[in-house]
Amino acid sequence: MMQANNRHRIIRALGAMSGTSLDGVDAAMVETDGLTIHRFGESTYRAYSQQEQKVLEAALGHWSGPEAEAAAEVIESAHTEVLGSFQGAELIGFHGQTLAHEPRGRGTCQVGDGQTLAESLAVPVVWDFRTADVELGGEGAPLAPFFHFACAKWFHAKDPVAFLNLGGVGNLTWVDPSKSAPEDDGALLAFDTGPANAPINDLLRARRGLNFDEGGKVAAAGTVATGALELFLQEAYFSRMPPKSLDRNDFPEMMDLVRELSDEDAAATMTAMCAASVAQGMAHCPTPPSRVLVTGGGRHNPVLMEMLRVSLDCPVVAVEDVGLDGDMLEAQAFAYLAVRVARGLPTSCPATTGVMALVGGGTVSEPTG
Ligand SMILES: Nc1ncnc2c1ncn2[C@@H]1O[C@H](COP(=O)(O)OP(=O)(O)OP(=O)(O)O)[C@@H](O)[C@H]1O
Ligand SMILES: CC(=O)N[C@H]1[C@@H]2OC[C@@H](O2)[C@@H](O)[C@@H]1O[C@H](C)C(=O)O
Repeated sequence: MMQANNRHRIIRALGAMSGTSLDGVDAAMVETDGLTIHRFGESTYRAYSQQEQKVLEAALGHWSGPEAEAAAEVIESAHTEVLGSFQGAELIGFHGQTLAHEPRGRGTCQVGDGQTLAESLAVPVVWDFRTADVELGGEGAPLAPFFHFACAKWFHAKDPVAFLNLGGVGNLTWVDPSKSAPEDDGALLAFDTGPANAPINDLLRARRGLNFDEGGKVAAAGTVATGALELFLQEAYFSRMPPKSLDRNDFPEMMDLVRELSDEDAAATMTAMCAASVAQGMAHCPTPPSRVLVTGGGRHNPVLMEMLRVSLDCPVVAVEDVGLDGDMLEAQAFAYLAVRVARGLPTSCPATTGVMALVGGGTVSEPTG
């Protein structure tokens, strides 16, 4: 059993994330007491096979039933394989795969059973991070902000900074590092900015059989269709006040807006849609951040990064600039959050998810064997 009251012991936690891009599992070790990041450890990535990806894709939007069950099996076996390759983990933070997310409707659904993983890996597993937040009136996402706060402390940020994650969906966390705890008034503000890489991937898969726009090459050869971009920005989501969150496929009309365009112009326009939704979202920050630290796969896309630099009023850099690993930040976040859950510390607050009170979301499953 974890020693729940021993607040200062550093725990070696292993986190795993399977994101909305459906490309694979990221896994990373973090040593932490649930407050301070003591050390970042080893990390790895396991790509899904084409067959696994098909099963996951077919399950999107399913809350239960055979598609969701097949996806859960893929998630559990891929995670058992990748997490079993680490030595010395005392606790696992397992996000699972989001299949559907409707915080103001049916709730939120991540598949993959934490108890099954606890048995197969013989390590306690924290999972189902989002349900408690949604049940208390929250968005259930984003959950990385409490970890972003710890990261800002870790690299000794002095002024407010923003973390911008560009995965399948984009999310932004504004952090005031002068506050002592993430739940303090004014320490954080977070929300999903809009679609990020997922629609670009879907476009290029459908039109060219590519998994993604590597290096932004297709977009670089195109021209942004400003009419389509303006129509897209009229979506009600962008004028909603944060906290707010999205499901992967919440903007199906994006594909219609670019249907008549060439592949290059469509990719350029979708890339611009991602950047413009971030720019629109920045207006919600309590003060302009001293810089935007970009994490997630989108930071590898120079066209997207350049569009952000042109449209934001502050420096835009990859999180590597402050010594963090932008390919692993989400996996590290779930390692960190697992320790917080095990220690009874909150993982979200009204400013990050709109939840009514501080909540420590997550179920702890102990191995029984
Ligand atoms: N070299 C690259 N050039 C362009 N785009 C890239 C590159 N590398 C990664 N990407 C984009 O980043 C995506 C993966 O990002 P990431 O791993 O952050 O997503 P995720 O974790 O699945 O998503 P989320 O944060 O929404 O859960 C890829 O699907 C691709 O679209
Ligand atoms: C419901 C869900 O899985 N949301 C993801 C998704 O991917 C990016 C964005 O949308 C973010 O809100 C969240 O993931 C990150 C890890 C988070 O909770 O912070």
